[in-house]
Amino acid sequence: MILPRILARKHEEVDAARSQVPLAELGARVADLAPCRPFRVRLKECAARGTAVIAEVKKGSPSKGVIRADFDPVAIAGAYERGGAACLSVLTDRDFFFGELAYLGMIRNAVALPLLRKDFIVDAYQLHEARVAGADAVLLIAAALDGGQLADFSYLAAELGLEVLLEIHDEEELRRALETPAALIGVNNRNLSTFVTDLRISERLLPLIPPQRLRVTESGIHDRLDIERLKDAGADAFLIGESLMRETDIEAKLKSLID
Ligand SMILES: O=C(O)c1ccccc1NCC(=O)[C@H](O)[C@H](O)COP(=O)(O)O
Repeated sequence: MILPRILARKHEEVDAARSQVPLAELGARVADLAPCRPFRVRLKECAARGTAVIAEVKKGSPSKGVIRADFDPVAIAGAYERGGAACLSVLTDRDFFFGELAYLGMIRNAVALPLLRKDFIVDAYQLHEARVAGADAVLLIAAALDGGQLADFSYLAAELGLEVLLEIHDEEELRRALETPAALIGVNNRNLSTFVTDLRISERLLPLIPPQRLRVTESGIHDRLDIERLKDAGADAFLIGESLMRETDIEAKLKSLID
């Protein structure tokens, strides 16, 4: 099972980071930061105009290994912006996804889009870290956190100015998600144990999410037909990584997905 391994590694990373930069020091840096870019508002605007895509900067994954060998995160982010992405998701996990926390700052300086820190949050420290590194939003994964942590991290994120995308994969996780104030709920079509993606997960769960919450569908989205199918199921926004990252012309592929 990959998720417990990833989470165990995250705790080690947090301990190491905290010994380098104590939480109090990180917290003091937050006070000097510019406000976050509005993630949910941007998704809503793009959804109202057509198709809101959260395009993911993803070099590789535990299931596929390296997906894009010629990986230039800033160039990819620029192509996503020109291609019409609503927001960007930036993988910052190093050991399993070949990401870097520093990509957030590099990309923030190069594009105007709101940025999601895509990682496995297990500790409040990582929320401060995300804000200081340049994120506007963070992913919280219901499969990785209990109800108390989901609520606590959601409130702390809001205090820091960060928005939350709360990810679920089944009805029990959705029940816990709806007990939090998360305005953005993501249905991950990927089973994190088997890695299998199945769009029927979104077709089953999206209609159960109240329309006041913005409904994001994540993973395994390849073409315009998938997007139409998921819109019919109630999706407001689409988080897409691999099918973009495998293209030579990322900008053209994104335009074809948006319409
Ligand atoms: O991508 C994986 O293999 C993976 C494995 C274990 C945990 C999470 C994983 N992916 C994270 C994601 O949720 C995706 O990067 C994201 O939804 C985009 O998915 P895709 O379009 O299928 O690359």
